[in-house]
Amino acid sequence: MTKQTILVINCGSSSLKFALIDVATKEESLSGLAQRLGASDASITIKFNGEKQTFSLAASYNHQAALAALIEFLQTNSLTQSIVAIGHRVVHGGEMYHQPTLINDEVMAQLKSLSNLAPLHNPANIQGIEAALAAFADLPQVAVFDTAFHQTMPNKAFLYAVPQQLYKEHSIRKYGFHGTSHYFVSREAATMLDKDIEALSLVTVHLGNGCSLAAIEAGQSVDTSMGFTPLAGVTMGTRCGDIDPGVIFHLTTHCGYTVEQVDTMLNKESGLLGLSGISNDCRTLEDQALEQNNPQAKLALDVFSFTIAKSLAAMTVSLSKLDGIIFTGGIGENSDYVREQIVKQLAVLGVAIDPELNAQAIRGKSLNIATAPSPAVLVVPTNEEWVIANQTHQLIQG
Ligand SMILES: Nc1ncnc2c1ncn2[C@@H]1O[C@H](COP(=O)(O)OP(=O)(O)O)[C@@H](O)[C@H]1O
Ligand SMILES: CC(=O)OP(=O)(O)O
Ligand SMILES: [Mg+2]
Repeated sequence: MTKQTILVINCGSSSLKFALIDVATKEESLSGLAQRLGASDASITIKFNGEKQTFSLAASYNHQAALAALIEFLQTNSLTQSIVAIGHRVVHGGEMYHQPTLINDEVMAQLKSLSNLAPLHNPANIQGIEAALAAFADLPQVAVFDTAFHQTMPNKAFLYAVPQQLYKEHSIRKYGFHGTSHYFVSREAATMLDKDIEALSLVTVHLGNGCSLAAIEAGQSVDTSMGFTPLAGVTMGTRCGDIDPGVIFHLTTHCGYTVEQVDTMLNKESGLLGLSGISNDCRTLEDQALEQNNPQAKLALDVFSFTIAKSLAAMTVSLSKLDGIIFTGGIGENSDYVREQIVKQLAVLGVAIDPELNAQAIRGKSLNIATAPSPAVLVVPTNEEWVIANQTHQLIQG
């Protein structure tokens, strides 16, 4: 079988994930993560040939430095020759981009113009594309959008109740994000449940640094919790999620804050970090709440779980029935505590889980943790990189 290796670059809000995926064999020959570990520490971990290697990066972490280290590793290990294309995660596609798109100068200019719609993400995505264009000028580069999967939402779900001209003239509407993840785990769920995706009504719950839920009816996204930007919806690591827009007017008009200060506060200093005053990292907060009895950490996790449970119940309004709930993302895949806190607030929907199965569902294990007659509650590791590799490959094949 001919090798069809795609390099996938997923520049996130605070880390960079990457993978070399052969779409013909489904083999992931290399994968890894680059991230800032603390105020004075940053590293890149590369898993290659079954072995994990970690290299330090300059403490002033940025995606360019991480990508330079990745590209050097690929060159040193003679891995560049096999790559046929590069797939990039791009978070916001605006009204213009619904399908995987071959990147050229015009597309780059348009992507840059979308940066202010996803300030934590699109600028980072563009850094990844620019580094890859410089290193692999002759290879096709494809943008795969987080927003694409949610294009099937009906207008009652994506329109805001504001004057119509805001949608018509300024494209103000709900877009939704994490689309590749919601798509991937819903298909994995169909396989696990041994059902056709067309026959299923699901709520997917992606809980990572960014968190969003989607209502998926017959395989299509019909509602989602994020909005015009990835700031909306449930409580997140550093983002506030839904908030009365009146708070922004009040802070800027009466409390002396500039618009930029409020923007930074709501995107980078809120969520679990803002509420706890300790950390945006769920592991740290669980340790503080459960081992150290820290009330602020407990409160942050309570607000987090409550907003997710409420949003999950809201998602069911768009479904004809509820066959299953799927937890994914770093928190959804690993935190039995958060899953338990969410599910115990969903008794009215008949949702119940087995505590022992819940405790077993960690570190990449796919498991149905529900107890009959509850709808299925699945823990499914996401794989955004696999979806991006596949869609990139399909596009370059024509
Ligand atoms: N074992 C664990 N228990 C609880 N939370 C975890 C665990 N492992 C990872 N997480 C949390 O997952 C989150 C990061 O999720 P991830 O999906 O990797 O992020 P990103 O959105 O950047 O891709 C962090 O809040 C981290 O604390
Ligand atoms: C859209 C979004 O929130 O992405 P991430 O989870 O990577 O921050
Ligand atoms: Mg993520």
